[in-house]
Amino acid sequence: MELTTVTEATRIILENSIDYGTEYVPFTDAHQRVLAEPLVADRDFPPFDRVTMDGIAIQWQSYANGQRTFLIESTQTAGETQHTLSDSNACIEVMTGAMLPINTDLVIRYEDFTIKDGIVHLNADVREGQNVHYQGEDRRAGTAIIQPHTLLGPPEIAIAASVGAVHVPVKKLPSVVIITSGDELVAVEQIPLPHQIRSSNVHCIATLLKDYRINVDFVHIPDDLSATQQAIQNALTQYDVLILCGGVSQGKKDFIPKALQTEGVEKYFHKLSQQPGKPFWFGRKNNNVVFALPGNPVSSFVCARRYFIPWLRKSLGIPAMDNIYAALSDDYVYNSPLTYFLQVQLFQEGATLMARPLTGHGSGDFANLIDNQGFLELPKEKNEFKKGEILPIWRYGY
Ligand SMILES: Nc1nc2c(c(=O)[nH]1)N[C@H]1C(S)=C(S)[C@@H](COP(=O)(O)OP(=O)(O)OC[C@H]3O[C@@H](n4cnc5c(N)ncnc54)[C@H](O)[C@@H]3O)O[C@H]1N2
Ligand code: MOO
Ligand SMILES: [Mg+2]
Repeated sequence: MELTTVTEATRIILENSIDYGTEYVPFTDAHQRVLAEPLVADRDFPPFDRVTMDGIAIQWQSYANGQRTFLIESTQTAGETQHTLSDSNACIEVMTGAMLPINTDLVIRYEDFTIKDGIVHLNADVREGQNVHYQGEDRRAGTAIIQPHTLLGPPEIAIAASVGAVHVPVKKLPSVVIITSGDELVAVEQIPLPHQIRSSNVHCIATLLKDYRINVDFVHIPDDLSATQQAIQNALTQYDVLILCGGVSQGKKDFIPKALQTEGVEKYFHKLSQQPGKPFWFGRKNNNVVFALPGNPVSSFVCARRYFIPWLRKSLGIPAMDNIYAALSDDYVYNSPLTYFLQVQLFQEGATLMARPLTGHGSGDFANLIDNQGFLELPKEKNEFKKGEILPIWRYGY
């Protein structure tokens, strides 16, 4: 059977991205959400001529005319209404964050003068307009400070707070269920019998999705065709996205492709020319998309990271692909006509991100992922990769 290529699978998956619309969330809960509409400045940034140093405010003209001593008229602190300098040869003490007083246009730091009997004596040179952060210098009221399709992080949350966006418009997230299958799997709390293992893959995938603020539900099904069909049928009515894990290969109890077919999910591809993750199945029924990932832990992780995350990013309106590259630290040979996701340790050599291969014991060896930070994508057209060759990298975390 002809295997679907990684390139073709990527195209199909991205073509099936879905826009879930917009919702409003409290700005304090908007971290890692995607902005749906521009966030507009309600005031200038900064909103007034802002003093940037503790000291005194004077008029440049008085200094230019030779004035070097200044009588202190008053003290303007942050949070006070604006003072006015009445004698243009005098000064007002000012604190960082205060409004620059009317009739003054520069600020001199305490370090640059002494005060004796209420009179300031300068001991440093002064520049026109120094130590003032001018109104509207950063951004003007009415302009979009943050554009739609921005992933909101700490600085963006500060902007939202500053413009009074108590609730921010963000892209809605799909509801996602992760369905595990396998009679060998037991819950994390249980002590497995000799022939059993704890279900772990799905927690890796669920954690990956948490980076995008998606909280998944979990469903477990036994290796039984009618139970599998029933679970898929229920999930299709309750969730936007189904991520299945396991049961997609050639085994006697690998019922997932059959059950998806009988429940009316159209198969877009099954089996890719890649390693690991070859038996990956992807399909759609109306607005439900279904990612049926191979059960081996490294395989399910590779597929979730390489295909589900780009699908999600495209659905949310942010760039789908990472487009990050690393250079191989050593020659590497992969003798198979498949795209290979090579586990690598990442390190920096000067300005270059380097990738050192550390393969482990195949796609069942998820402990090896602990020692690695990403998968290097080796295209299927080649078998020999030279030290220094630059290839796409899919990092696990940040
Ligand atoms: N004759 C063939 N056999 C296999 C092929 C093949 O092409 N021909 N492909 C192999 C590849 S590649 C993979 S990957 C696996 C995929 O298997 P399934 O998707 O059918 O997954 P299962 O059989 O259910 O499980 C495989 C493996 O993964 C473990 N697993 C499953 N779910 C979990 C979980 N939630 N947590 C932890 N571990 C899990 C499961 O116990 C098995 O060890 O098939 C190969 N076989
Ligand atoms: O590709 Mo399977 O995904 O090798 O273990
Ligand atoms: Mg199997």
